[in-house]
Amino acid sequence: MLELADKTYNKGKANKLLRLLAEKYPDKQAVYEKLVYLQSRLSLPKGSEHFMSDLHGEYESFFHILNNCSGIIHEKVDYVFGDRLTAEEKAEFCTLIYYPKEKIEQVTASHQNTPEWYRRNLAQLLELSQVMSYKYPASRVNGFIPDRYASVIFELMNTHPTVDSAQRVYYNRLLSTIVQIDSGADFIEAFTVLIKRLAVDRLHIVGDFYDRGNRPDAILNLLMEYPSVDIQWGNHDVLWMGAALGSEVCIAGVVRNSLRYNNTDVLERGYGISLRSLSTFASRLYPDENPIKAAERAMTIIMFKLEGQLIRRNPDFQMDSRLLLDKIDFRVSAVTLGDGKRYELENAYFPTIDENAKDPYLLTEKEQEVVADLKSYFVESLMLKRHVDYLYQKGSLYTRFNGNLLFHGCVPMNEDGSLRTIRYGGQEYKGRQWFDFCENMARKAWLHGEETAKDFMYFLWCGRLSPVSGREFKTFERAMIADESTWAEPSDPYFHFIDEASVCEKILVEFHLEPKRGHIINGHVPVKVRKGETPVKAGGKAIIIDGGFCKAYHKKTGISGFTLISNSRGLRLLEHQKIPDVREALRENRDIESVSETVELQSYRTTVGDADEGRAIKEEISDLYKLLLAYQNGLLK
Ligand SMILES: O=P(O)(O)OC[C@H]1O[C@](O)(COP(=O)(O)O)[C@@H](O)[C@@H]1O
Ligand SMILES: [Mn+2]
Repeated sequence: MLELADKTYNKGKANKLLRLLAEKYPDKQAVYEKLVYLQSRLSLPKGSEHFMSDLHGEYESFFHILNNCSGIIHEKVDYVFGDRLTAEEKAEFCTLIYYPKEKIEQVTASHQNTPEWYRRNLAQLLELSQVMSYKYPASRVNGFIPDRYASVIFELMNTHPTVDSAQRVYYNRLLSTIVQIDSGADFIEAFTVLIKRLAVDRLHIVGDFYDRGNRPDAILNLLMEYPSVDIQWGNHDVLWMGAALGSEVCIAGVVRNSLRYNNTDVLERGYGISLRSLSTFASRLYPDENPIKAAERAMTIIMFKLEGQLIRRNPDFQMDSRLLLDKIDFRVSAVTLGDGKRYELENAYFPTIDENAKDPYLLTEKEQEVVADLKSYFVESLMLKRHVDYLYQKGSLYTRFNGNLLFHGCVPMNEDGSLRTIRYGGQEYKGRQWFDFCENMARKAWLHGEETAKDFMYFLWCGRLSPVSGREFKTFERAMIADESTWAEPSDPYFHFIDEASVCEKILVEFHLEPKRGHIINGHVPVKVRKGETPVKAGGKAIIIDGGFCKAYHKKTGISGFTLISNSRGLRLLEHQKIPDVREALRENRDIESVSETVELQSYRTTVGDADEGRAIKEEISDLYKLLLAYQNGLLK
């Protein structure tokens, strides 16, 4: 047991820390070993980070991107094998890395799975792994290999067949034994796991998993297996989070969005939420409509009613302009908007609104029943709870990572580019404090189920002053008025100031980041590449990576999504032109077609020492030096 030489010294925090450390490093030799490891680790290049946003339920695309690491694997294969393999061979080899199980099945079915095939592919996988592991200390690489295969793969990685003939014999024996004992397929799979881990050190998802596409649940299931992720919530995510916590108005919003995009499978099959009572109710109300349209209409009115109640009990949300049900003149079927003008409504039939009632925002008894029924499903869905808990655990409203600032939407601003002050609950907030306050509210809704905090989730979804929305949503106009001039959604001045470097720098400072070094990374606004828009703002100070993974946006953006990559050399943007589905990929060895654009190229290489991880390592080093000193001067025995 360790004992302190000087009993009187056995006080104070520093001492406690040393004793704790001593449990882990019980002698000088253990400290030496760790110090050498940490010191050298600081000098390695920093790992690569991949950023994506606005996945909007597009599982297939996400699955492929995760498997091919946004195209990085193909680039590495090109780099390592150059002219030694033909383009077809490389494509085939890449497909094996992306989908090892399926590719092996295919090869087996066509009887090409000879021992030679296994040996060749294993040798190639090994070579690729060796080159890609240069950024990591050996012990870390070892940690990336699935456990059961780690010792053999580690051994293979450390043989040098070109250096010595005995080594060559040993290497050949290792490979042929793997194949002989029929474990080739397992080892191939283990290698592909390792390669994918080596390619992406950290994944950031800048919001909007939900809505539009049909498998957000599958995306989250996949991500939950992924080792190193952080999430910045998007407005669609917050709406679903509020719904899972039982906010009725959020539930109405979620159900309506799902109906609008024909995505009810996510609710019914993904989360076990039945829409039966809503469908029955809606088809009685609107017998001539198709069932989905009828349900959407019924839900839209329920949502406007619940939203109206929410706006009235929360004047601080400043959403009064959205109170429009009471501005309808039912006799002539028109509504008077904030501009004082009357607009004709597309549809004059409102069976759930009593035209003579004082309050059009009250739910009918039947509507209440439908909402109560839906709510019971939302709060009882275990799968939804799992996903929302995960979003809370891995996610936040903003993240600071290696000097960059990540958030989905905007920092509310004034017309002159200064930070906008927002009053809420008698207090004033702006900039980072407003983000912190909003995040706190979202967490209160989760941890304490507070009703105001749950209302706040709806505000975050669509409020003009919400950092994840930043727009005045015109849901009423878009749903009820034919005149499209009423549909435009005024948005925060942030969205044009983001193109000014000085404003970006001011925001970075506001979030305690270095203005010259950092970048702002956002999603939320689809970048219309087709119309010549670029995701790179303010000469690279800010990057908006909403490239439309979602099929509904492909026409608008003209591409299929972006991945931003930050590696030790700088920042690079991949513009994905077309993402194949798995069947296509397997059948034709098809890959993502992407165009690469350099956003920032550094003349130096960022090391682990320069990254956030380096800061933690340096602290550990300094503690270890203290421990070493304590051993050396006899303070610790
Ligand atoms: O965060 P996103 O993806 O921009 O989604 C929010 C937007 O979607 C909308 O609800 C429009 O949806 P619709 O296209 O279904 O009418 C807008 O009102 C809002 O600005
Ligand atoms: Mn969004």
